[in-house]
Amino acid sequence: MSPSIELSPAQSSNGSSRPAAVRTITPGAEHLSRTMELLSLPHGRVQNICCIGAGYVGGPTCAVIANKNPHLKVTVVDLSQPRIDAWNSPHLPIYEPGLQEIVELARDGSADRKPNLFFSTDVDAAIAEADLVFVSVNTPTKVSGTGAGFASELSYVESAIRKIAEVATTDKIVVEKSTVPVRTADSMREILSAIGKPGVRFEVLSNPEFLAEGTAIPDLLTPDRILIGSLVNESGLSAASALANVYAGWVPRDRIITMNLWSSELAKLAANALLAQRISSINALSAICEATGADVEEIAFACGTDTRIGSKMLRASVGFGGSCFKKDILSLTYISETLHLPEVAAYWRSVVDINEYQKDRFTNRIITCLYNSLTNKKIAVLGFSYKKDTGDTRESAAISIIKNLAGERAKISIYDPKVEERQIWQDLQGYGNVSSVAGAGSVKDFVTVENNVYDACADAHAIIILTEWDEFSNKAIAKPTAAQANKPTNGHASTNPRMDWSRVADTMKRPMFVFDGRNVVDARALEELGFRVECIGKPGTNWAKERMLQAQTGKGASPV
Ligand SMILES: NC(=O)c1ccc[n+]([C@@H]2O[C@H](COP(=O)([O-])OP(=O)(O)OC[C@H]3O[C@@H](n4cnc5c(N)ncnc54)[C@H](O)[C@@H]3O)[C@@H](O)[C@H]2O)c1
Ligand SMILES: O=c1ccn([C@@H]2O[C@H](COP(=O)(O)OP(=O)(O)O[C@H]3O[C@H](CO)[C@@H](O)[C@H](O)[C@H]3O)[C@@H](O)[C@H]2O)c(=O)[nH]1
Repeated sequence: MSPSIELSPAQSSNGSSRPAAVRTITPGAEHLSRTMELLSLPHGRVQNICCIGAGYVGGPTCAVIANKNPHLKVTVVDLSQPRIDAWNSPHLPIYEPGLQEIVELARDGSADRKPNLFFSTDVDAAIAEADLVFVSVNTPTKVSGTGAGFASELSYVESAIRKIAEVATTDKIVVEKSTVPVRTADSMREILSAIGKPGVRFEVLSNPEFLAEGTAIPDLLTPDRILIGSLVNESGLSAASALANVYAGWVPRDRIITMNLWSSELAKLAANALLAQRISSINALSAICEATGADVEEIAFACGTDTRIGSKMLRASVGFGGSCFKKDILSLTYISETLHLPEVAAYWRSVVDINEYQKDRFTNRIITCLYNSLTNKKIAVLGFSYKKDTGDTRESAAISIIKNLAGERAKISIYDPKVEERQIWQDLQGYGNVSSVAGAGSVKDFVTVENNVYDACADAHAIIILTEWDEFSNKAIAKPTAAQANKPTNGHASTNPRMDWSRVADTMKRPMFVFDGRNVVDARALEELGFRVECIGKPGTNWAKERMLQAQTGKGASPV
């Protein structure tokens, strides 16, 4: 197949006319010759982009692409009218620091630039006029049929591909943006060639997205890498070159990496599996810390300073959440099983198992500390999103922990600065039958949602911190380092004021407990206010007291 788009030399950032330089991380002979080939190819200029799926990935990614490439027309389409209406309104459908400004500039234009970002439900029209189509639809875990609970649900991807094939009357580059099992591009190619109109050519690329929610805008503006997988033939390389040129609008060229399609598809699952594995590893260590008097933050620091290990993704927590880690590891587990690699499947599965264990372990610690009964005790849950700076609640640890607490017949009062109340009700209703777990008539009989932290905590026996929102912390605010101060700040965190812990203390039942599932509090400072504090991977209140005593007197109990 020859290149599926018009091939013309593009302008480099210094104005010269040469193809985008790309690099490979492992300069093996094949990659090197491939890179050279790409360099020597004239590469097409994409002019019109369509993105199918206006979600957490499609919306922000295309907003940045449009923002950085004012000459391109970018149309993001979705089947959901309310979602598209929200993208076209001042109230975007997702909360992401820095997103609003980026969307508004490209969508609404300004004195010196025309609008070039559009949101629409007219899927057919947007596909028809595009030269490049991103497929950025959801790929959740299958809930029924073969592979239920593990395999990726690919029906949304397939229906998007079928739509492209049906509608296209001109050549298209089709880009897998969704996270998919390795070799999905094979099925896509087969469908496109079986249904596509005679003479219309398609080239399928893999271009997985690595943004994390809460930091999506800085992640997109300064990515560690852009990965593009293609077939290693002339048309594949030419299409890869055309896509590389879109990213070259703002990404340094040596961060645009190309490789074969299957490596690119698998690299996405591998990256998430490795990241999640680090969290399960530190969480497994946190259990040992709690049992011995070691401090998991000290362990993470000690290990993270080894440059071979590195310090990121080593924060012990109540368990990882989000729409990706669990789903992608389960997908990898399923792929391993279908490849008859049961030991490999069991290895990756254990990452998810430890995560479930961590959530249950945390609940058990709460029950034990509250004298083995939560019945009718008010528990304030601070944080419902799966991490700070996002309103997303998918797979949030809060959902499972609240279900556990409900099973103990606690009265739960929830506060989150960004999650909408209707989302909380939806998540609690949708998670099995929480109300029957609690033995109550309705979820509203034992859960309340508050819009400020003080109402949530008033009369509570315990506060449970499940999301690391800055406003829950009482730690001194660290001065930014010179490097941080110079970093582009397009992704401002939310700036709600810190909560006043002494005001909260005045209104709580005695003894008052804090269970910090994110290690955001300075336990000693809270203990001075009379709280009993239990942090993940740290000695509990008694341990802390012993340590203080030890520090003051030089004596104290041995840690074991
Ligand atoms: N959320 C993240 O942070 C993240 C990061 C990297 C990769 N990913 C991956 O990106 C993909 C998308 O994730 P997301 O979080 O944006 O999902 P999402 O659920 O927020 O958005 C997907 C959108 O696709 C739409 N859609 C589904 N089928 C469609 C069709 N046939 N035509 C038009 N629209 C259709 C849905 O209505 C929905 O709005 C997933 O594969 C995910 O694993 C997600
Ligand atoms: O040290 C850490 C880091 C994270 N987390 C938790 O892990 C989950 C995931 O966090 P994070 O990875 O920051 O957010 P995601 O938005 O889920 O992003 C992940 O999943 C995306 C979807 O595939 C990928 O694109 C990103 O690269 C990958 O980081 C959250 O619950 C975090 O609170 C921890 O418990 N400890």
